[in-house]
Amino acid sequence: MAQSLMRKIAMSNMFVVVGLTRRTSSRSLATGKNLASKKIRNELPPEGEVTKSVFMSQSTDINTNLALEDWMYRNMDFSNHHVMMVWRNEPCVVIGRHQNPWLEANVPFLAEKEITLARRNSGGGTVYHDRGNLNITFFTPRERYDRKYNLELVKRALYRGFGIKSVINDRHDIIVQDKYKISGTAAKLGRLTGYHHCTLLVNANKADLTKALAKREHGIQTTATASTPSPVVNLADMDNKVTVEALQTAIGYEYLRTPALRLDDGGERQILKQRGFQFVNPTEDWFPGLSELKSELESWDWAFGRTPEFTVSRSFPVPAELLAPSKVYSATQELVISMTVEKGLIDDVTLNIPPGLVESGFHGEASVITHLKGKRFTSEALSALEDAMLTRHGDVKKLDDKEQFVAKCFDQVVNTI
Ligand SMILES: Nc1ncnc2c1ncn2[C@@H]1O[C@H](COP(=O)(O)OC(=O)CCCC[C@@H]2CCSS2)[C@@H](O)[C@H]1O
Repeated sequence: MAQSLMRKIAMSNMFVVVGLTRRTSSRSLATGKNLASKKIRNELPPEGEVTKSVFMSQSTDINTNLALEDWMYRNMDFSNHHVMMVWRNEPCVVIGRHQNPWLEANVPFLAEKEITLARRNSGGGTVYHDRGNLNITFFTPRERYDRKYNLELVKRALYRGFGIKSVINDRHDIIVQDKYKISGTAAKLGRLTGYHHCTLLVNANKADLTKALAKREHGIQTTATASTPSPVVNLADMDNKVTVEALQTAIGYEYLRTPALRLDDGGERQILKQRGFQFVNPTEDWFPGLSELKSELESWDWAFGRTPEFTVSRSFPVPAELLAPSKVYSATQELVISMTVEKGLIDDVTLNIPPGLVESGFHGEASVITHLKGKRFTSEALSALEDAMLTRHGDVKKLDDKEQFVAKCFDQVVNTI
């Protein structure tokens, strides 16, 4: 009953977006883009009027939607036009701006299942999306940026629309039944504008979510941001009346009915003029410069090449009989092979050789000149390292020659790349 009323209100306000409020600050000039598209009419609200809109992206392509968010962030002025965008995607994994995809996602699984890996502009951790996951973006001027305020709105919509009780924790996750995460948050805050976006798990494929984010111990040393895994639940598993459509209507309605704070009203809340729900078609025609933003997001240089520098290492215990017999070594000797990856490309490969292993007597770290320098660090590189880790003592015992041992270990790491 409450839902059908909401739907009626939402539907009556629904129309195709015909104009967007353009940012007139120096920032839009700085982008150098021609924003004077005939199709995007400069519909600034009349003096003193503030409008509110719920944009519904018509794309389900992650990089198109991330490009649309970025376009709006760069080009629009949200001082008098409050905008919340709802959107969803075909299966994809979205990593934070400063993350390492090799640490956060099961990249071979993504390739096998044709799940896109995307890097977003906001910070934070890695999440899985599919059509059963709703994304919401709240755009605001910097001074009105307030994650808690937005999440409280989502929380109210969950309760009012479906009777679902939830809690917002101090990481700004939304939690139900004391421990299950249904929403993760991230944000981008610029000089003039900010956006806060969050996910909502409605009926996503949980098995794929788990497999796509499955982590293995890779022995990677890095300063990249690490995600915070949590147990998750789909809202539809709590109440089968929750669908993505019903939820987006409930949240959209809650957004439109919530009086927002004007910047110049000394804190007095005002009822704003509602523009209602608006379909947004993210194409170059409507958003000049969008295709370029999208191509950048889709590129290998962005998704993989922006990975903060990291080093992958593997250790091989050296069988005692391969070490010089006359010497007594205090601890187990290990041969360590390390690979440094910079901007997604293999930079340096080093061998750390324990004393007594090579005939010349050399020990310590040696940089190895290989055909690998400058090559992309790939799934194959990672598998090679993983296979190498499986090398057991027994496998190398058969080798009677020390140099062969080094060669074999080295081969396992690099020759399949
Ligand atoms: N879709 C989705 N929603 C909620 N929680 C998820 C989801 N997918 C995975 N997870 C769980 O969250 C952790 C990561 O939590 P962590 O807190 O590290 O990261 C986040 O929450 C980031 C949220 C980004 C939101 C953006 C909004 C639009 S584009 S993406 C992961 O290991 C899983 O346990």
